[in-house]
Amino acid sequence: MPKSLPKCIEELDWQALQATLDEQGYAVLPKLLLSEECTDMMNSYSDEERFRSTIHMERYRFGRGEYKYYQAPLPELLQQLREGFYPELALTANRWLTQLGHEERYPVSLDEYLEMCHEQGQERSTPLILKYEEGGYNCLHQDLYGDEFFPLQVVFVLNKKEIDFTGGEFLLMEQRPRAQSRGHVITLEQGAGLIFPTSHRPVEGMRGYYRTTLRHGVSTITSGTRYSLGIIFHDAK
Ligand SMILES: O=C(O)CCC(=O)C(=O)O
Ligand SMILES: [Fe+2]
Repeated sequence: MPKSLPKCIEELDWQALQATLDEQGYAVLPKLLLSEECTDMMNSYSDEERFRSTIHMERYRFGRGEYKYYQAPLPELLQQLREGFYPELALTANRWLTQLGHEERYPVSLDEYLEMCHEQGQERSTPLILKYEEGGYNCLHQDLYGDEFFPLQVVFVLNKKEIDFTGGEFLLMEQRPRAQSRGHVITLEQGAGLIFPTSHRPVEGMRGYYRTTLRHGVSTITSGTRYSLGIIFHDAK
């Protein structure tokens, strides 16, 4: 019997992940989703009743491809991912606030955090599934849906690079104050995830911490179809 997803998340080497997040701002996770779970998620892409809205990216000049926001209550797997990652990432988020000279403000559980979002009128669920065909891409962006946002998010790639698609690398661009930007290209195996900053992160400098600005996107899919699953913790207006 394979271990449950919440157990797998709990048993990740969080000490090492926290250190990696502090050092480079993002952390690649091992394969957490079974291939069958990835296939099920991709197969349910056409179940319209699961989703609250579909976005055609070209229409908004967001890129080329489409994505769908899940309707609450979320499918169990997504709920487990969102709930399972939140507590450790709230520790990261609070530590980052402290490093930048702010008060800690993220509660210990996802439920409490979502209550904060809802009180500010952000009530619509944000976890999403994305689909890009050959020629598809996702422009560099930030997933902000109101004043309240959680500073980290997680993404999983659902199909196999080099088999189901080529190209389609995850891109992370870090803009440093008064300096040139730095880019990261991150390749994810099927079912593996990536934790990355939503908009900013602290970087240790000569005189304490300073703040960089991050944007993420996806490079052009050169063949095949790429699906991904985005776990955003704040809800939307
Ligand atoms: O398709 C991807 O890997 C990126 C998706 C994305 O923009 C997100 O998860 O916020
Ligand atoms: Fe995004």
